[in-house]
Amino acid sequence: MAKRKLNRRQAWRIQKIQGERAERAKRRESKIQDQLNTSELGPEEEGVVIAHYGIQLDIERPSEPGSLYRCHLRANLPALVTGDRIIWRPGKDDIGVVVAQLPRTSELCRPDNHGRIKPVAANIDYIVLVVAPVPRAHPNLIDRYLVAAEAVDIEPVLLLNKTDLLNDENRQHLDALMQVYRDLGYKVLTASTKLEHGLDDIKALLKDHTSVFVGQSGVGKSSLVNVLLPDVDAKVGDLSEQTGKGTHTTTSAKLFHFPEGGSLIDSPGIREFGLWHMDPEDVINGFRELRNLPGYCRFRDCRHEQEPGCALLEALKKGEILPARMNSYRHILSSLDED
Ligand SMILES: Nc1nc2c(ncn2[C@@H]2O[C@H](COP(=O)(O)OP(=O)(O)OP(=O)(O)O)[C@@H](O)[C@H]2O)c(=O)[nH]1
Ligand SMILES: [Zn+2]
Repeated sequence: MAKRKLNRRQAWRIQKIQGERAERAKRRESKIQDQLNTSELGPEEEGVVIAHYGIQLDIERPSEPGSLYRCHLRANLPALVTGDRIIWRPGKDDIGVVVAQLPRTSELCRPDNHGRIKPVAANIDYIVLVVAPVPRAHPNLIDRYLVAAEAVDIEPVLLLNKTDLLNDENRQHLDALMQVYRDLGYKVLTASTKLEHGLDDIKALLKDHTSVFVGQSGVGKSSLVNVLLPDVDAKVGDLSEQTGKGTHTTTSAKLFHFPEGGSLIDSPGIREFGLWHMDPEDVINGFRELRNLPGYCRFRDCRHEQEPGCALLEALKKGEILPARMNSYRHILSSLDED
């Protein structure tokens, strides 16, 4: 009996909270509507979402980098994410209103805690995959990140960091590995954030673009952010702290500007991009040298394992595909069953 009473009370409480929330949203929307009707708002202008906090957003005028305007979002708009380009109207009380979303050129999406796929950042040009001699750059893992980047149609760039740790034992292997990706057409940069080597090349590439840094823990992503964005030191610290507490999936991404030009969107969750769930059909498309071959296999449902007339196996035999990449393809495909 006691249990049922409690449940009824719980249900009532939940209903009450939901009702209050809906009421607040209605009041907010009608206030925004009033502002729009009484032309209390300034003219429409373009803006970029720098960060979002639940129902409020920080918006920047492209002509005034670094300036932030708090804005409400109209109820009829889809959820906006960091990097979104929008139309907004400044308000008298310093709170503006976002009135429209401009089309996205790209988006990073990930499943939330309920398995719903949700965008987390938009309009990204480069996914900079940071690798290092230590922790050892693993070809399989690199390929997995590349597949994920190809699946969202954002150009991946490889960045070998910690070149000060190259020595007689690992140099040859890593040079050869980076050459594999250059030959496949990927941009490859090298740097040492410790010795501040190679930073000019990174700055030159990222200028005029919006990027994210991704990669395994310990490869030097925070160190890179620190040398490239000296002014956001504290914020980077915050981000790592939150990863430690495991709250990364709910932390909103933020957009930062490099002093030399270009932007970085960063959050602990975004740094883990590539290890998020991926679909099997994305895997072969993520291997540039394999993606066009299945059309030439004798059987339409060829699994490229041991079927006769398999175009992938033939290309492998002729040396047109590297065995390591073929293994990687198979490995990633089979690993998806375990996700
Ligand atoms: N030798 C050397 N060490 C570096 C370099 N860059 C970073 N490190 C060191 O590598 C370790 C990890 O660096 P972080 O910047 O924290 O790496 P991260 O990728 O942000 O790691 P997570 O926050 O765990 O994802 C630190 O001890 C850094 O001092 C480098 O260029 N050379
Ligand atoms: Zn085949």
